[in-house]
Amino acid sequence: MLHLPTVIGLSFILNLLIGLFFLSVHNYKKQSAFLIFGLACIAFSFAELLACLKLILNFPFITSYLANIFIILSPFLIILGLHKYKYSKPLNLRPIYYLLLFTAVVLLSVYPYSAAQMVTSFIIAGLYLFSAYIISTMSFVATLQKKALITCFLIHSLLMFVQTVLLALPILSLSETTYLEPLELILSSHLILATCSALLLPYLLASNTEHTLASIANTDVLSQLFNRRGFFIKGKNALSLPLYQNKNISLILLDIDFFKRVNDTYGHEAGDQAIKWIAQHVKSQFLNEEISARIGGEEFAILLPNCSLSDARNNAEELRESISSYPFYYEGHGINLSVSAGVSSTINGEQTIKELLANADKRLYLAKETGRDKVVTYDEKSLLLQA
Ligand SMILES: Nc1nc2c(ncn2[C@@H]2O[C@H](COP(=O)(O)OP(=O)(O)OP(=O)(O)O)[C@@H](O)[C@H]2O)c(=O)[nH]1
Repeated sequence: MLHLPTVIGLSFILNLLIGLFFLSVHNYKKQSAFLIFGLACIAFSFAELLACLKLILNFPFITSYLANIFIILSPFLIILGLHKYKYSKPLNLRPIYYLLLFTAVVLLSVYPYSAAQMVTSFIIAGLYLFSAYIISTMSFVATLQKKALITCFLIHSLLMFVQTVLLALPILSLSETTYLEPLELILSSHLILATCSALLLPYLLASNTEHTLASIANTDVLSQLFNRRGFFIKGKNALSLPLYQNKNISLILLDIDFFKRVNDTYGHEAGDQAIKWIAQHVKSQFLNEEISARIGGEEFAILLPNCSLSDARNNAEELRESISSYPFYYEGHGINLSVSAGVSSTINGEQTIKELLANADKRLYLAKETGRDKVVTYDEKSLLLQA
């Protein structure tokens, strides 16, 4: 059997610490969800404190009524925090507000009796069930922790329903027994589960923040493709996959022709829109395993794992043709754009992405030198001029 005072003491301290941690996160992130999660943890600790005062204070309004209100407030604040959290779907919480108001009034009339605990158990069972539902509708990067938190909430809810039934049986005179031992076990489990949920929640939120920061750092704002940093990180990760070992890897390096003229003639904003337009072509052509990036001002790179030089060349040709086949429109002006591309290829492991890029760059230079609006896959200028 668990030693109840130890469980209460530990869960009191842990909830208080996690609550303070959330408040400090809110202090610099200024996201109301963190403030609310912090208050939820502190409300739980406070409820424990009020309930423990029963040992020294015979004042049921504080030790029963207020303790029950705070214990209900804790899962309610978690729901409110999840609702405010930016990854959640919109929720209609009005029925919950009314239910809590109604519960506060009901508790006011029954708080000196064991019915108060029964009502509280029933309400928090429902609130934990609803929390599990909300978490299940949210997208989190840490899927294992998400499942663990849902499980915690579901078990918690189940235990609270069982507690409601055990408390209801003697009240409704359906049983002579008072089920003290199982109720004590449920209380310990309730405290442990609430603490486990409080520990899992920051981990879950931090994983999403981490993921968001990483994707911001690796994404080009204008084109919404990877930036240079993202291209190398994602590229290296992809090439290390067993799936691509000893396979042909190709790289297309693409540069907009005479782009300076677009800026000079129509303005920088037109140039920006043109970059977005080209990026859209890249995105719509390379939808699968390819890694597309804007690695410089008007320069794009596409890494094609498991793709031969001739297939990469065909892909580059298709892209070049689709860009030059119809104009890009800016404020009613039709602007004809074209691109030049250099393509390089290797067997995965024989060259680094940097080396592939350098080879593609040499070929891109040849494409520019010999007239632009073309794709080059080899190094000799003489061959190119004969063609
Ligand atoms: N609007 C806009 N222009 C950019 C951006 N990044 C780079 N540029 C411009 O892109 C132009 C690149 O010019 P150049 O390197 O001379 O090349 P180019 O005019 O495209 O000529 P070629 O590449 O030789 O065909 C410069 O004028 C840059 O200012 C950007 O994010 N937005």
